[in-house]
Amino acid sequence: MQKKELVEAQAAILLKQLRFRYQGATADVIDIPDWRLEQGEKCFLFGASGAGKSTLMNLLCGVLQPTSGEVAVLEQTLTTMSARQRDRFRSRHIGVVFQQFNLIPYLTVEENVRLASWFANNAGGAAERELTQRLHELMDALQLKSELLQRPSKELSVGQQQRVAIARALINQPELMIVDEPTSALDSYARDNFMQLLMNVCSEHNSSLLFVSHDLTLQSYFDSSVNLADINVAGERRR
Ligand SMILES: Nc1ncnc2c1ncn2[C@@H]1O[C@H](COP(=O)(O)OP(=O)(O)OP(=O)(O)O)[C@@H](O)[C@H]1O
Repeated sequence: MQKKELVEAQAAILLKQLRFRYQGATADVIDIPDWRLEQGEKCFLFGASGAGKSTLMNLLCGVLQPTSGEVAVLEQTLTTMSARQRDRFRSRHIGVVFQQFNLIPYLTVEENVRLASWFANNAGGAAERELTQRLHELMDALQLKSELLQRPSKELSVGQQQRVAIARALINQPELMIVDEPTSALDSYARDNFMQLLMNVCSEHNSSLLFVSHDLTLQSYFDSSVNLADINVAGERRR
């Protein structure tokens, strides 16, 4: 038997008995007994407002710590890492786009995007040239004019800020992209362009993608789709 057959396929995300309750709350928001995302899989996650989607995103990125249970990303258990190790792991391996973009308002667009690379220790030498090229390619693909690079991000429109947040998430070519409701401020033309770009980049790098949205029309871009209520038994109890 070949070695490959002996090794279980690697999971991009693996959740086991994952529970989360906000401090002072009387019930869990998240209670997921078992769920996995395969490496290379592009998954669309949807659910009603308040179902716990953003909470789950924050648990997957290591921004929130579970009340109990395990979160593993790319076969690394986030729950046993120190806060510093989690930050380092996230910056190197996970591209995150939050609903609120989290750009630093007084830094320019270029500085915001380069900061992600700096955090991941990717700067210097040939990598610097490659980085500049990738930055321009991303700006182009996301239809952001290059003159915007030197503008403080606070001077950009909401749609432009959203695309900068996406460029920042993609700059390190992460193995896993976690994207929370990113298309809501884009018009349909820009949205289709963005979806195509995201799918192309993820396929090129065999990146896994977990994409959270209310916009069910986007489902057709994905390999799989999951209603959070179907995997989250905390949600089941509340229904
Ligand atoms: N910081 C917090 N402290 C206490 N409760 C919170 C906090 N953040 C969210 N919640 C509660 O947790 C539940 C899930 O919220 P969450 O934001 O994860 O839902 P969501 O599915 O992302 O919603 P939406 O689609 O509206 O963004 C809600 O009942 C919300 O009120």
